[in-house]
Amino acid sequence: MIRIALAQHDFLVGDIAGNRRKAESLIEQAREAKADLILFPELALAGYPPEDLLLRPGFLRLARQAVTDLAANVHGIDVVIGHPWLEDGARRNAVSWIRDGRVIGRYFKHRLPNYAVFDEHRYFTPGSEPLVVELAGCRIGVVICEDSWEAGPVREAREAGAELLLIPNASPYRDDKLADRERMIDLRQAETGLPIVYCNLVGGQDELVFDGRSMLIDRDGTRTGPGPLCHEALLLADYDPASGGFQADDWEPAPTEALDEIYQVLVRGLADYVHKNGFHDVVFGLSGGIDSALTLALAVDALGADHVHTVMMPSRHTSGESIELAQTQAVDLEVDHRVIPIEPAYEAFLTVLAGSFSGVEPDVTEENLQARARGVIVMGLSNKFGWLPLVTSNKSELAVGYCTIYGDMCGGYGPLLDCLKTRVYALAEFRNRDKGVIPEGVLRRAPSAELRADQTDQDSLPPYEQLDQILSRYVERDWSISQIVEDGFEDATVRRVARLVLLNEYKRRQAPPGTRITHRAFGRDRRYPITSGWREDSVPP
Ligand SMILES: Nc1ncnc2c1ncn2[C@@H]1O[C@H](COP(=O)(O)OP(=O)(O)OC[C@H]2O[C@@H]([n+]3cccc(C(=O)O)c3)[C@H](O)[C@@H]2O)[C@@H](O)[C@H]1O
Ligand SMILES: Nc1ncnc2c1ncn2[C@@H]1O[C@H](COP(=O)(O)OP(=O)(O)OP(=O)(O)O)[C@@H](O)[C@H]1O
Ligand SMILES: NC(=O)CC[C@H](N)C(=O)O
Repeated sequence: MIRIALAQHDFLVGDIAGNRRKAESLIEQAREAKADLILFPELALAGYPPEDLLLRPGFLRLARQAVTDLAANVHGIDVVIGHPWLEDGARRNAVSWIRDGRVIGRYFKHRLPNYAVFDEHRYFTPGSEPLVVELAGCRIGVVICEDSWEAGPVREAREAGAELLLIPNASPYRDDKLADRERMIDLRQAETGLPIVYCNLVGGQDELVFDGRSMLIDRDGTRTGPGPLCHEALLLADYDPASGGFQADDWEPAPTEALDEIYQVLVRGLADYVHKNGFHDVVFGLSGGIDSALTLALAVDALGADHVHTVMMPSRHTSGESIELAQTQAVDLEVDHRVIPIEPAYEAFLTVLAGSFSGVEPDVTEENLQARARGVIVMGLSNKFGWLPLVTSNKSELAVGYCTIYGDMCGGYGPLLDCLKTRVYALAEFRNRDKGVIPEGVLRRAPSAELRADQTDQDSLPPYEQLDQILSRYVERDWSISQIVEDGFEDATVRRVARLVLLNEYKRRQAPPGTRITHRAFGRDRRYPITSGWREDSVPP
């Protein structure tokens, strides 16, 4: 029997010394749990993705020192740990196999992902040799994350004699990702007959959330797991080389409901962004609308009510209902809430601009001044008290530019930036199964920016059910206008939405980071030119 520990943990990007200390503590815990081997996630000593830190020679020197020092203290257990490695002028995404105070084998990742949010060809030279190490008479192979998404590297490990396969991963969350991972490891297992240990990273890193959910797969294809979602855990299992089967200790199961899963990912992404950047508290405008209401629920779940500050900033267009709904939710969730009217600030702006604006009709300019007055107030509270300002915008608004730059877009992090508006409603309904989290009135009322009299979002935009379906096809799946029209949407509406999406790239480029939950978030996943002569209408059907 071989007892294996999977260190499904969070490793802070760039904190090599801290990550080494954490690894040492986990190794100790694994040894106490009588493990023969502990497997860490991909690049654990550096954190993932280290991005251009990898271009700094000092970073690579520190990483090298950390592996050497860590290895010197390892006794009584085998350690398989990921780290960057510079050798013969080539930077590698490496895994070291450590035993009895020294490195007995090293593997360099073969397949470097360079799509979606990944950019590994910018940093690493691919490896080509398999690594197989014998432990208690069993030959164990290693491949790293993307290596297992293709047949080659796993087959080569098998051909090199592997009887069991370890896969350290840094696989970020997106919806339906678990099903893809399960399909992928089932396939590798079926192709090679190898039992597999799949250990994934946990934690938020800027836009990304690594969701853990590590797994085991027996020689006969039986899967154990997924392990816990977004939680750190030292997962233990006994592997029987004779049967090729695993017997896991009690693993906390992952949730099975999609909205539950997404909600927990959003909570983890927000908590880690705030804490890892040295903040404790957040502040944002609470308007009585759905976006800020869901943001409040998430913030309280992520940080605790004592660390959340909300501010209602009424103007002449703010309804009594908005003020009451914001107040009700803040009281229900026991957060610090204040009311700061923007009227004096708005009046002052109108006064100082009166000369310049004389003879010109009021338009969206005046609406934006209100949103900007709110942005200034939120930033003032942030500067004075050290609270991180949150942006409440959702993906639908950001797509079509229905948000004011330097106004309601002003802030440091956007938990909902990858959630289409219809998903915002679904998540709010989901969280509201515990009554009293979001007032029913917020869920029922028509969305409105309340920047002019009797305004609703639907005056300027198609209904969100329609808009989101178009955005999902155009932005998330790259469909053409004619494909979307053929799918039953009105030609003029689709053209207008596509035009707005293209036009508003500049706003998105200046938006803060926000938690990625789809395979095509704005940001790294979708890099369009701002300055561009491209018009979707010019494409022949
Ligand atoms: N290519 C480019 N590169 C860099 N900057 C560029 C630019 N094109 C325009 N700009 C700048 O951007 C400005 C226009 O953008 P901006 O000032 O935001 O203004 P704009 O997009 O014209 O208006 C904001 C819209 O968002 C709506 N809104 C606001 C607030 C909340 C909500 C809501 O319910 O969620 C909705 C509001 O009703 C209005 O329809 C231009 O005046 C110019 O300064
Ligand atoms: N009266 C207000 N008081 C405080 N913050 C506000 C106010 N109006 C707008 N904001 C801030 O600007 C953001 C964008 O406003 P907007 O009205 O578009 O969103 P919302 O009210 O959350 O949701 P909805 O789009 O459903 O109305 C709000 O989420 C909130 O953070
Ligand atoms: N770090 C990696 O190699 C990640 C790539 C992989 N396809 C995943 O997301 O799971």
